[in-house]
Amino acid sequence: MNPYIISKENNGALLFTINRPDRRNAINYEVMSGLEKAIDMAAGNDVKVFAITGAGDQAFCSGGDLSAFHSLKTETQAYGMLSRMAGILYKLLVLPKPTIAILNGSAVGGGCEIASACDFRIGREGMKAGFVQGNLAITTGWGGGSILLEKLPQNIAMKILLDAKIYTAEELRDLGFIHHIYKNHPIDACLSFMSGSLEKETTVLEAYKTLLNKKWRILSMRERMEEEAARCAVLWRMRLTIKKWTNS
Ligand SMILES: CC[C@H](C(=O)O)C(=O)SCCNC(=O)CCNC(=O)[C@H](O)C(C)(C)COP(=O)(O)OP(=O)(O)OC[C@H]1O[C@@H](n2cnc3c(N)ncnc32)[C@H](O)[C@@H]1OP(=O)(O)O
Repeated sequence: MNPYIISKENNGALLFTINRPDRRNAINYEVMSGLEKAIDMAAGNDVKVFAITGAGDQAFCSGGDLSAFHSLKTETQAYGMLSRMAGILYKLLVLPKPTIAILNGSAVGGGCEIASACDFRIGREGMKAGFVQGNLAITTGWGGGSILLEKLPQNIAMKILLDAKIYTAEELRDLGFIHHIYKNHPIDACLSFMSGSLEKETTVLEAYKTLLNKKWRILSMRERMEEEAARCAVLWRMRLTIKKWTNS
């Protein structure tokens, strides 16, 4: 089974589907490569909207593949993975096209970080999501914490990160993390939510995203996301030490 699917929807939408439903669409290095490829394709003139979703109806994305990344023992090894994904999420953040995460199911940990890097987030009725990293004695490590602190009011973003809770779709909408709750087919819901963008000239879409990207540059988002990855790598290593001592 291909770990990801890249497909062109009608009238200019490009869809990236994480296709590992048996792993709750966890991110491994193959999925990272696919996402890099899809983001490059989305920059093309024939694409107006870039959407990300997960296969199946259980999960959008369960974050990093813990079985694949379990072998990362040193700070340097962890940083290599974390900084690669932080770089991908920065490219997603500054893609000069409107982007949307279709939360077709649960989104936890890095899954929430991927969703945060998109301009918009819509969630299926009944889905849940949470930045659970704090429960694992680490922080966000793909830049999603830095992004959340800019996209939501600072106190709300900090509460979400510090509590590391799982929220319902309604709670996520009230917090401002998701912008719409849908009932029907995810692609129909996405095309309906993004219909305004899909009707515009690509030049208009690129121009508005360029305005937003100026803000990200002024806020030094690339450097902040990199520092987040480096800090998470330190905690990743410390966590392994704690686990060794506590045999937890
Ligand atoms: C790498 C760092 C990164 C970062 O933020 O920087 C992170 O993402 S850290 C956070 C990593 N993710 C997690 O801790 C989430 C772990 N998974 C879950 O909490 C649940 O699986 C959930 C809520 C996503 C879905 O729960 P559900 O009950 O629907 O499914 P199961 O738990 O029974 O899982 C089914 C099946 O999938 C495997 N699985 C789930 N998540 C992962 C994962 N992240 N990596 C690898 N494999 C995952 C799980 O082991 C089950 O496999 P099975 O062989 O059927 O037992």
